[in-house]
Amino acid sequence: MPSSNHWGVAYGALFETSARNAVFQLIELVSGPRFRCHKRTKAWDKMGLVQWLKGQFLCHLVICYGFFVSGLLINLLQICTLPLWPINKQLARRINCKLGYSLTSQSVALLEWWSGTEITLYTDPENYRLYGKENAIVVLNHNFEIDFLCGWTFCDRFGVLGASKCLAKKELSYLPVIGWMWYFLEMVFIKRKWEEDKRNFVQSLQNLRDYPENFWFLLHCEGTRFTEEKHLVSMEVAEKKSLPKLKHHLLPRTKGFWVAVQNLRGTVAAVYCCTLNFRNNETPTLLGVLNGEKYHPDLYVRRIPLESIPEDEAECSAWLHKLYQEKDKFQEDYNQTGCFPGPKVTPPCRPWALINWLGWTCLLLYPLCLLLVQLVNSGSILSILATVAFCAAVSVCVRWMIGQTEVKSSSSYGLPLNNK
Ligand SMILES: CC/C=C\C/C=C\C/C=C\C/C=C\C/C=C\C/C=C\CCC(=O)SCCNC(=O)CCNC(=O)[C@H](O)C(C)(C)COP(=O)(O)OP(=O)(O)OC[C@H]1O[C@@H](n2cnc3c(N)ncnc32)[C@H](O)[C@@H]1OP(=O)(O)O
Ligand SMILES: CCCCCCCCCCCCCCCC(=O)OC[C@@H](O)COP(=O)(O)O
Repeated sequence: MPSSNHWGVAYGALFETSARNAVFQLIELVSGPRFRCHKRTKAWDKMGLVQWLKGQFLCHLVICYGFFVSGLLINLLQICTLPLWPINKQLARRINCKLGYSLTSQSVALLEWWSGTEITLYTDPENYRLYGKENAIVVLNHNFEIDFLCGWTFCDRFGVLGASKCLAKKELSYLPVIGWMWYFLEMVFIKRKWEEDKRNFVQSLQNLRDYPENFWFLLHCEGTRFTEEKHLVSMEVAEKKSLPKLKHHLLPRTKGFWVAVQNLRGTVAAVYCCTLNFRNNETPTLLGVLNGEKYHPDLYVRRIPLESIPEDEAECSAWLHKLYQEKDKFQEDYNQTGCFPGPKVTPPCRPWALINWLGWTCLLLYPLCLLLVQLVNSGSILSILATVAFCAAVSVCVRWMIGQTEVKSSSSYGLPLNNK
C-alpha cells in the first residue's frame, strides 16, 4: 500500500511536469516551431496548455463569479423595470428580453467558445429560412443533461434567445439568478398536478398572445428526464393504453401539449419537432462543458404547421403519440447510421454571446482584482477570510445549480408513487 507521502510525491511530480510543460508550450506559442521543446510528455502534447487551463478550478471560479454576480445585477435591473410594466408593457418586455439575453447567452458562450461544441442541424432548407422569423412550439426529447443548453444555442443562432420560453417545473423558478430572471421573461411554470396547474397554465399561455418579440416555446412532453426506471414504468402505461412501445423516449404526457397548441393557435405558426442526439454515444454534462470538453450534438428539426394538428383533445393526443413513435424511429436510425435524415447545415455562429461574456468578465474582474490587491496590502485576516468565504459561497451556489441539471438529481415524476 503506498503511503500518503508516496501520493504526495506522485502528485508533486505530476504537477511539476504539468507546470514545466505549460512553460514549454508558452515558449512555443511565443517563439513558434523553431524552438520546439522536445521534453514534453505525450499526454501533455494531446491536452495542450489551453485545455489544461480550462480544467483549472481558478478558471471555473472566475467564470462562476462572473455568471453569478452579473446575474444578480441583471435581476436587480429587472426589478427596476417593474414600474414600467403598467405604463408601457411592451417596452418592459423588450427590455427584459435584452436583459435575459445578457445572462442566458453567457452559458451559450461557454458551450460555443469555451468548450468549442459545434451543433449540427439536420433540416429542410425551405423550413430553415423560417426559423427565428416566426413563433413556434418546440417539442424536444429529454435525454441529456445539456439539452437545454443546446436549445439555447440554437435560439441564439436564430436570434430568439432573449424571448424564448419553456414549460418548466415549478422548482426551477426558485433557482437563484436564472429562476428569478425567468419570472420576468414570463416563463410558464407548473407543479405537474393538473388540477392545481390548469388555470395559471392557460392564463400564462394567453399572456403570450401579444408578446412583442418572436419566441420559441419549449415543451418536453415526457415531463422528466429519461432514466431506465422511468422508461420501464412509462412502457407499462403504454401497454395498458395499447400503445406501441418506445425504445428511446418515455411515453409523452399529452395534456400539456394539447393545451399549449389550443391556446397558442393564431400566435404560433408551427410545431418544431426536434430530436437531439450526440455522436459517439457521448453523455454530455454541464461540468464537462465547464471543463472545456467538446461535444458533438446533432439536432433533427421538422417543421409542422400548427393548422395540421387536430383540435380535438383525443385526436391531438393520438397525433402526439404518433409523433413520438416517429421520433423514436429517428433515434433508432441515428444509432444505426450515425446521422439523421435530410440535409445538414451549421447555422452561423453570432459574436454577441462572446462579446457580452467578455464584457461582463472584464467589468467584474476589474473591481475584483482591485479588491484583492487592497486586501493583500491591508493584510487584514478578517477581510481575507470574508473574501475567501464569498468566493466559496459563489462556487457552492453555482455547483448546486449545475447539480439541478444532473439526471441523478431527477425528480420522482413518472415513477409509480407519482402516477395517477
Ligand atoms: C431550429 C432549432 C429548434 C429548436 C431548438 C430547441 C429548443 C429551444 C427552445 C427554447 C428554449 C427555452 C428555454 C429552455 C430553458 C431551460 C429549461 C429547460 C428545461 C425545463 C423543462 C422542465 O422543467 S420539464 C418538466 C415540466 N414539463 C412538463 O411536465 C411537460 C410535460 N407534461 C405535461 O405536459 C403534462 O400533461 C402536464 C404536466 C401538463 C399535466 O400532467 P399530468 O400528469 O397531471 O396529466 P396528464 O393528463 O398529462 O397525465 C396523466 C395521464 O398520464 C398517464 N400516465 C401515468 N403515468 C405515466 C407515465 N409514467 N408516463 C406516461 N403517462 C403516464 C396517466 O395514466 C394519465 O392518463 P389518462 O389517459 O388517464 O389521462
Ligand atoms: C457561464 C455560466 C456558467 C454557469 C452555468 C450555470 C447554469 C445553471 C443553469 C441551470 C439551468 C437549469 C435548467 C435545468 C433544466 C432541466 O434539466 O430541468 C429538469 C426538468 O426538465 C425535469 O426535471 P426532472 O423531473 O427532475 O427530470
